[in-house]
Amino acid sequence: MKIPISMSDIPAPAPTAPPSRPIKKLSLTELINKRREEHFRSHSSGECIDLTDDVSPSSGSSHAPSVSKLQESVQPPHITANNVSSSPAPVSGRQPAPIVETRTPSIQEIRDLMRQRPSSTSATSSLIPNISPPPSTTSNSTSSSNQSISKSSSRRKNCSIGMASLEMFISPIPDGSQPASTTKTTPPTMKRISCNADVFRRIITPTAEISVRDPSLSPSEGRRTRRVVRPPNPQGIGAGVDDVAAQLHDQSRALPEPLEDPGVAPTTSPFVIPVEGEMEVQSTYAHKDVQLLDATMDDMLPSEGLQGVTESIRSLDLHERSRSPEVDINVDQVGVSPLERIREDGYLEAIPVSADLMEHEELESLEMLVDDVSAESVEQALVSVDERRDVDEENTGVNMRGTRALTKRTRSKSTGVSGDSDQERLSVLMQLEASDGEAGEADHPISINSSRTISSHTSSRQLSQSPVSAGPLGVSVVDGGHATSVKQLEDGVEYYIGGYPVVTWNSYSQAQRLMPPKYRLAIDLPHEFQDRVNALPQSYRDSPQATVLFEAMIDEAMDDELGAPPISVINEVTDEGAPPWEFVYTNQMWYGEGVPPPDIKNLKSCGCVGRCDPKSKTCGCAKRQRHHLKRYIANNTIPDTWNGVPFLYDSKGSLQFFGMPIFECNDFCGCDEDCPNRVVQRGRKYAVNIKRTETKGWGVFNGPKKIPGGSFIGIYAGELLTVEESDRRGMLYNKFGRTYLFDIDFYYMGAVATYSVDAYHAGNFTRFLASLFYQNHSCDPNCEINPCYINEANIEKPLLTIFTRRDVEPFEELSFSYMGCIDDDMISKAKNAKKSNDAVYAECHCGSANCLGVLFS
Ligand SMILES: C[S@@+](CC[C@H](N)C(=O)[O-])C[C@H]1O[C@@H](n2cnc3c(N)ncnc32)[C@H](O)[C@@H]1O
Repeated sequence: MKIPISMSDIPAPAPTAPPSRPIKKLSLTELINKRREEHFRSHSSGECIDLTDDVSPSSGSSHAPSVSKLQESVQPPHITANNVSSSPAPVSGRQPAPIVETRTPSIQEIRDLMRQRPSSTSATSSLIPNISPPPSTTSNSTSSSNQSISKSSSRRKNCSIGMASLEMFISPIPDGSQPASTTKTTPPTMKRISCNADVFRRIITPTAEISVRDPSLSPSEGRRTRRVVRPPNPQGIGAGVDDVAAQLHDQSRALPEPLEDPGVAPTTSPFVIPVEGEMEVQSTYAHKDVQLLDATMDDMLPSEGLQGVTESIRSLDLHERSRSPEVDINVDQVGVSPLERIREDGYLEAIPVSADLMEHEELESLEMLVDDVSAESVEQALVSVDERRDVDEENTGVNMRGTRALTKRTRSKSTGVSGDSDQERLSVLMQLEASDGEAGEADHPISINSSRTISSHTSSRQLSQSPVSAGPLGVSVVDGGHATSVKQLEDGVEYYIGGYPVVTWNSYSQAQRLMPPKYRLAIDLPHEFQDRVNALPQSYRDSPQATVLFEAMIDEAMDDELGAPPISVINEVTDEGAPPWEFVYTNQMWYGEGVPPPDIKNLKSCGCVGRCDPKSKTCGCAKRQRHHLKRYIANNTIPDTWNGVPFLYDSKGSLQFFGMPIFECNDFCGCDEDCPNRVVQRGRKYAVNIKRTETKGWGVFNGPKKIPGGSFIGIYAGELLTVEESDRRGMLYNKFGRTYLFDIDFYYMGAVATYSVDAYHAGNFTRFLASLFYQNHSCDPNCEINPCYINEANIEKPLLTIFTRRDVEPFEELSFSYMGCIDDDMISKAKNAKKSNDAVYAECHCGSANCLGVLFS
């Protein structure tokens, strides 16, 4: 029996802030129980929802089976001849009267078709051949020519302001007898360790924090950290540590004696990986992959140290896993602050430490320490660095003027010390390092660099081949030649000082770009859970338990939306407990066959520290955004009154202009996670609910609070497909009247799509957004899709991000135009489309006075 849910039943949000998701990751079972409790609280019927009931799925009982039953006992559905037509009838243009297939294919049938792996030989034929093509386009249709016809003749052209649009087709229907291609390219092996600037800044000295992060976590969520607390043990390099570690240990011995006896034995050097101690697990992971990784780390740590961990994680094929964890390796100073450690250890004083890594007092202390540094050694280091820069500059043509100017400026600014002082020289040295990287894009060239760094990218090859000759104070620049520095850069090591690998943020992030990008393959979409639910009796899927389960499924996928209010599923209209279990709930993009991986090599990023200043002339991201806005400024789309700040977000994170590409800061930028140019990547902040409508299927509705205009709502997540694949799928979707395809054909791209997003098999709540046309803005959808680039340099592959165009009232339905702003041409096409037999051209129920009557034109 269905428990009625009314709007008043929606749990009221906390008075101050909407309910946030817990920091701790809950298992699906825990999420279900949590949702169940919420339903208990919010429904007065008192009906017991017992997820622990041991009810056979085949019994037809409306009671929910246990979760274990869901997870283990239920087999995926098997398509039989009962629900699949077994008599394919090839389509030809000569077929007389159209016969419209009204049966909606099963989820499994659709999935098989999309994946080109029919579960039954007749699955394809049952869906397509019984339908004759629209009369106007049948004459020369063939399967082979179909795609190009579809592309050239049926793709919607965007209106002038350039909106992405839902895919639609009026092309001939393919010959269903043509076998679909079964060729699959083997996905490249993907390995990647990623971290952002915040993480990087913790890579200062060894020990002892290893974070394992689910890929769906947003940067703002922080890390699920397993902190490994180990007492220092410089001698304790385990048996698995090879010559590299031994050599490193020797190097640390070769360093000069401490200037002051700290009173305690040096606890650690950057190269000694403590191996003993207690391990404290701070978080729990429900997902087996993460647990597996944990176990792997457990095994690796004792014998191989962090270097071993790094290498081993690199060698893991993380991408093979559909929910592969993202691994951050943080190598942190244990206990006291870096500077104190330097003082205790004595021999590290001359190693430049980044200004941005240190608190102000620490910086002052460093300056005091620098007084003790030998002038000769610093001079030597400066000369070496200068020489290297000259070589680099000549070889690369990189404009280093900024650096030199900075050097001069710094020298003249040196306080109370003569121009030749060690302090000044060291300062110059620090800045030379700091200003490297993307010339002209580093906003704060003074930032950067701890050379008390052992990078997770320091390879044994480099360390063993580097003829380290520590000077009297441990400062020496090793191997500054251009040829090898390129090699070093690949591993994130810029050069060595005193045997210590120097890894700057820029060199580190550049090295990261050289690694294969991390992304998800559509073929790995995990549908097992949905398949099992679909194998349950319809009575279960119509029960309140299904609602609870669906909400829990959403919760589980919301790890990348820290602070996002939970989504409720509400149905006051039909008996369905939840929307069809046809898709994997995800906020991510899944790459289809033939879609290239994200281009991170050519991705521009900024070297800003802290929060990017939109007015900055040197912020690489501000410059890029400004560049892409030129055309809108030129054609007055952006009004004169605009204050000229290039970021499209205001200080509250609201989008100021629509229909323009957004370029957010990315994983390779130096700025912090709360940078004003990071909005989409921080996830949804507003409450929305998925609710059944009378006439439009499931829709998305605002929660109890007004959403201001310009607010980020969500990414139109799903599979990223080539248009060819999208065309193929679209022809099927058209037949059963629901489509989730979205062409990425924004105006500034020339309005020709190369890729599409399909949210049928995978997506989030945005896939339920309804359509509302707007013609000259007389009809008023409250949301709009905007292209947004984050970790992608390929202009053809923006994220489709949904923002509110205006304030959205409490409980108002969210909608956007599937066709962008419509023009006269579209209106006439819409009228023709009305005559089509394709079910997707169903009557529009948007309720607008200007409604065209059909959903697509
Ligand atoms: C992207 S889906 C939206 C979610 C869909 N309502 C569902 O239940 O899954 C697009 C489909 O929703 C339905 N739809 C959306 N807006 C509509 C409207 N204004 N009138 C009628 N049907 C609409 C159509 O079936 C359309 O193909």
